[in-house]
Amino acid sequence: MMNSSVSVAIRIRPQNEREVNDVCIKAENNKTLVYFSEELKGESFNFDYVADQKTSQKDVFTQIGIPLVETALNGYNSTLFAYGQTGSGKTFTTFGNCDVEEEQGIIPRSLKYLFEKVNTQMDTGSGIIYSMTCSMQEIYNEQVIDLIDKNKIKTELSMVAVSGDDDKRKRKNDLSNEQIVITSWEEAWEIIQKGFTLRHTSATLSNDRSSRSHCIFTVFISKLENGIGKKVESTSKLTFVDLAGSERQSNTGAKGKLLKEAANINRSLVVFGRVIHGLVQASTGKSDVFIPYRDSRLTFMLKDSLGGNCKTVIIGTVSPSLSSIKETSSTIKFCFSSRNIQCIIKRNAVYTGTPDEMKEEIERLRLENEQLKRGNGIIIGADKLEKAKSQIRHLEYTVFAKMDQERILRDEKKELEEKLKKKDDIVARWLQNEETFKKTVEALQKQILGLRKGNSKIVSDAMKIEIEKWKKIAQNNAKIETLQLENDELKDKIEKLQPTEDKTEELNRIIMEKTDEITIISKQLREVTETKEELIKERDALKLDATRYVEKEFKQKITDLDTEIIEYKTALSDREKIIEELHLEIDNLYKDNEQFVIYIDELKKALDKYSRKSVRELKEEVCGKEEPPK
Ligand SMILES: Nc1ncnc2c1ncn2[C@@H]1O[C@H](COP(=O)(O)OP(=O)(O)OP(=O)(O)O)[C@@H](O)[C@H]1O
Repeated sequence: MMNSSVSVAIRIRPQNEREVNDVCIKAENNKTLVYFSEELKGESFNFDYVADQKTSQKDVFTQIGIPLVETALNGYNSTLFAYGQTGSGKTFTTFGNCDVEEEQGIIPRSLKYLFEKVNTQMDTGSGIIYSMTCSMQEIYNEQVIDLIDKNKIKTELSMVAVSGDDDKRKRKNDLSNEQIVITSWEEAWEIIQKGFTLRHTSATLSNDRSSRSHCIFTVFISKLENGIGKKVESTSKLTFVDLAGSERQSNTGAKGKLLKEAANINRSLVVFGRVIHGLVQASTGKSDVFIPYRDSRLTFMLKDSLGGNCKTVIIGTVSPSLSSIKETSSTIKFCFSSRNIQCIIKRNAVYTGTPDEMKEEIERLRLENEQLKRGNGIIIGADKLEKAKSQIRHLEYTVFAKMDQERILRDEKKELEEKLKKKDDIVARWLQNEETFKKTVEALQKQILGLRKGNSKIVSDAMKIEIEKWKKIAQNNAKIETLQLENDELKDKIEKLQPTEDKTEELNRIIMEKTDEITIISKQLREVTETKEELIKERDALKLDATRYVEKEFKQKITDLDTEIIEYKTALSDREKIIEELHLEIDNLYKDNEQFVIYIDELKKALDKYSRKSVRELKEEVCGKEEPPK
């Protein structure tokens, strides 16, 4: 058994595109964060661990996940809570992005680590055997929904009265949900992914995929250590809680279903806050502190993880932006105060062996103890000393556990006593009512008897008493008088409105007149309807004529157009013929032209020839050779 305070970490997420670049907090180192906004400038807070915008998922796991898994493997219960405003990174930190390895969150990494350790221990032949199961649930609108078996909706958790055995109740709560055996981290991860798709989420103004429920994933670890002559069986739980985010309606724009979800989320977070506050008070030594575990499903289910037998870690996720300073500082304050919670945690182990072996072991321990007390300084091996120490711790454990149990039982007894007192009050009131009722029944029976016997005296006496009683009340009560006056006035008015005989006749006459009028109007209406029908018929006939006429015209036009087209075609072919003839003529002209050119050339040549001849030759040519004179 050991004292353990709640470990608290803060993770500052990077800014998103919706936020302007005005930051209000920063991590000074990996244990301190500091404000540098106007109002809170310089204020700083220390935590067990502070991760900033640049811290990787792996580093967060190393700081938070590994110690949690180690604690669970050593037989102690351990729980991680992710707490913070909506959109601040709780789901990213716990589950992360399944598809990208670097973005996987604490849960998948812890499962990998857990199975690696377990397999190594079992493979080395140490005689240690592990078996593991897991469960996954969500609390949505105060309903517990099993994410492993969607059809199971648990509106009522087994809030059974406890008969002194706290462990029995714990087991009952655990077993009331589906647990699946897991033999590898891949199997566990598949279950998570399936459960994750069933979880209630919605898009809001501040987060595209906002969780609308608290999600609880638990690994139940059973460990059997087979030593010589004795066995140690231990069981522990490793729980991860991704809380739904607190939100302000003005920021998320929630309406309708979203608003109802937000109201339930905020309500259960308020109870969560009150439980933490109560635990802080109790840890500072204040007695008689009431812890309201039963005020919400979340705190009731996780009672063990909050101030019970559990190593608890809270990681508060925050946005660094100035626009979220209110939510961020509320998360920081909440987390800071949670650091004061003290829990007593014990190893859930049972030692078994034959009675003789156990007796022997106790005797040996007793002797060792005595010698140590006497300071005999006997030399024993370091391993034996360690063993003895752990046995002593175990004994101390049992005592504290008993005290713890006693405290819980005392609380429960007190609660039951209060309930009993309330029930007593109700019974007393009923008894009183019963008395009055009996008296009334008796009086009525007397009246009935009186009536049966014709003894009106008893009845009238009873009536007189009743009238007197009311008179007294009326005298003492001015309001009743006013009401009586109003009543009388109303009665007058109603009387005045009663139809006299004359009025009845007048009314009958008016009714007759109106009936006649109605008959005339009905007739007119019928006529109008008939005329309307005729007109509709005429209109339809005209429409038909018009259609036919248009059709005929249309057909004629088409025929005319066809004729025109034929004429055009004929004219076109005529033209084509003419064009062809013209082409022929042109060709002939070209040919003539060519002939003409040749002829001109010849003429030219002849001309040249002629121009070179002498006049005499020309004369001879033209006139013939002159005969010499005889
Ligand atoms: N440390 C981080 N690094 C990178 N991205 C982050 C980090 N923290 C959160 N985010 C991103 O911010 C967005 C909101 O984160 P997440 O859904 O985890 O918020 P939440 O606190 O679970 O919100 P809600 O309460 O509405 O479910 C997501 O897109 C997530 O990927």
